[in-house]
Amino acid sequence: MENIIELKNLSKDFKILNKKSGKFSVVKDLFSTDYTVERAVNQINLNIGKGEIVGFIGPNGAGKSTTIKMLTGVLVPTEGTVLVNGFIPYKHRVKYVKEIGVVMGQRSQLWWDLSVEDSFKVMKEMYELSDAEYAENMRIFEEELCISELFDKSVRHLSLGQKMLCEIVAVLLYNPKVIFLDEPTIGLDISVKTKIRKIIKRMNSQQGVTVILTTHDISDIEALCDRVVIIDHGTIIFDDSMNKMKQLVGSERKIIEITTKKVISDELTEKIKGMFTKEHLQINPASNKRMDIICDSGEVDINELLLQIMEYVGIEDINTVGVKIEDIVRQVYEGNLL
Ligand SMILES: Nc1ncnc2c1ncn2[C@@H]1O[C@H](COP(=O)(O)OP(=O)(O)OP(=O)(O)O)[C@@H](O)[C@H]1O
Repeated sequence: MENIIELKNLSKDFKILNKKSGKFSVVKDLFSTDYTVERAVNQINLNIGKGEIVGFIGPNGAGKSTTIKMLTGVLVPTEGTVLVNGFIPYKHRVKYVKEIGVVMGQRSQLWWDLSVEDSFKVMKEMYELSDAEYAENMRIFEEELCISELFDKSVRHLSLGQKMLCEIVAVLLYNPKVIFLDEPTIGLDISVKTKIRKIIKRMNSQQGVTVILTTHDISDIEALCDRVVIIDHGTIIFDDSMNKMKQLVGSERKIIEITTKKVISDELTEKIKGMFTKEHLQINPASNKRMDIICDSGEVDINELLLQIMEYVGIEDINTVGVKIEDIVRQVYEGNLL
């Protein structure tokens, strides 16, 4: 497979000013050369093939946004090289923007005062799309998303989900070679999430668009990605198939956050741990009345587990969540996959 993205020894440092205190500190800071250098991305090597859908994940502060900003030409690398579809993003910005689509939570491509349809028409002109190309893509968006229902609405009156659908349509519309999606489904209900995933899949298989997806929602990754790259402290710690990550995470892995009535004793923790084998159950004390149980629901009898906890310390509150990125990262470090 031909590469569309090539990163070689890519690094980015940020200089952080050590602020002075006391009299005239603001003026002193203006002329200060007293900086600490923080390395946000450290010697990344990564090749991504044309048409891949890659999940790019990591805990907060891991270096995802910094990498994406170098890939999209917003930041200049401190060291190393970045090449996307033959372009050096920060050097060839004018030509390069037509090659890529970027959907970031905070940034909008759309015009708040225009209707949805007019916004799309502006995009068509800006990206010099032919009438035929525009019509063909609109046909697909209509088939998958019934997008015409939103045409007359003004962008400022769209719901969060409708707005995200339109943002994604706005970038897919001009047939970019690569799209970068940052948390595209955050805060959205399952029906909108499903639509977003469907349109990304379809444009990937039909138009061959390469997709780089950054998210904290593992179900997005599971639904869309064949490959997962995990970054932590600026370094790539995992780059493998979705199947390999599933082995790591467990196919039916759940996190149960429990707040107990009484303090959780070490004795209780040990007792519960002893009920199941180590690889199917992990208990992380979050405080003396909170514990997170990470278990494989196919292997662990959750009813039995909860009954034991209820009997010993009572249950005040319970919350079940999907696996967190931090948990996956820990599994990588614990060597469960290496
Ligand atoms: N403009 C900046 N100036 C100084 N430090 C920065 C800047 N941008 C990012 N950093 C630092 O670089 C590191 C990586 O940040 P980055 O935003 O890339 O992480 P992230 O993986 O995208 O995190 P999140 O999931 O929280 O968005 C962090 O330690 C962050 O504080």
